Amino acid sequence: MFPVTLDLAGRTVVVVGYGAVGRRKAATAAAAGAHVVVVDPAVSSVTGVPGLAIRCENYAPHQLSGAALVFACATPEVNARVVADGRTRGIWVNSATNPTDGDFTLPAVHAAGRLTLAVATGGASPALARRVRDQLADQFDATFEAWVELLNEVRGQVFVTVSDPARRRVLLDGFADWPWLDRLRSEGAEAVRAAMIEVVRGG
Ligand SMILES: C[C@@]1(CC(=O)O)c2cc3[nH]c(cc4nc(cc5[nH]c(cc(n2)[C@H]1CCC(=O)O)[C@@](C)(CC(=O)O)[C@@H]5CCC(=O)O)C(CC(=O)O)=C4CCC(=O)O)c(CCC(=O)O)c3CC(=O)O
Ligand SMILES: NC(=O)C1=CN([C@@H]2O[C@H](COP(=O)(O)OP(=O)(O)OC[C@H]3O[C@@H](n4cnc5c(N)ncnc54)[C@H](O)[C@@H]3O)[C@@H](O)[C@H]2O)C=CC1
Repeated sequence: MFPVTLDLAGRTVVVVGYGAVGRRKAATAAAAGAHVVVVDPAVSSVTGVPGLAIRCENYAPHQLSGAALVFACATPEVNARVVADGRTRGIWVNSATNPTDGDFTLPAVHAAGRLTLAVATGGASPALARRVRDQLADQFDATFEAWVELLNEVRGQVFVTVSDPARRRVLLDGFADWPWLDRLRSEGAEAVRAAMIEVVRGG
């Protein structure tokens, strides 16, 4: 396993098969800013997913050209062809049929603003990945999201005002510690922002 976070903005992602699984993968890729091309002979129009293009056709290899990633979400036979064609073209393919067929799998994800939790089981149990994600999600709520935003903002200030890398590291590590989250919950963002700036200026 080698988890990465991909920047798909402006990239083309091809989704072959637009059933329940294909719809989920297409929505995820579109939400990440990809230009999504759906290939499915049974689908002629899609509403509610901006930036999605449809090719109401049977799968054919030429449809992969220009793709950064491909999701094979049709029948097992079609998916096997998509994986083989992707390999030939050097394009990464996710196979919905079998965890070991494709080049990558998707984790269960929870996002709290810029914080991303991704849970994977190496294909052992997608349902468990989903449950672990759901169990953790409550802890990473709107206040946590606000903390991440604040850390991003204050980190920018630290880079501008503190030139010593060692002191920068101490400050940034300190702001990322749990007592600041507790303070954010009890005192609110304005007070905590002011307190952090005070620490940057003072110590
Ligand atoms: C290998 C992988 C490849 C991939 O698709 O990337 C894969 C493969 C398969 N999934 C199957 C079934 C189910 N998948 C889900 C749900 C999710 N599946 C996802 C990922 C992955 N699924 C990758 C591994 C991730 C890992 O565990 O490391 C999630 C996490 C992310 C996502 O898809 O976006 C998403 C949660 C979305 C969310 O809630 O956010 C549910 C539960 C549900 O729907 O509630 C079920 C039914 C219960 C069960 O089977 O566990 C089957 C059997 C199909 C059949 O029965 O024929 C296969 C094929 C096989 O196992 O052979
Ligand atoms: N990864 C995952 O989370 C899961 C994977 N699966 C597997 O994923 C696959 C898809 O599952 P579902 O979405 O539930 O199936 P589905 O039957 O709802 O959708 C499959 C789609 O593929 C299309 N299709 C068929 N032949 C095609 C072709 N030649 N070219 C392009 N599109 C074609 C069909 O028109 C249909 O819309 C199955 O192989 C299933 O075993 C199933 C459940 C979960």
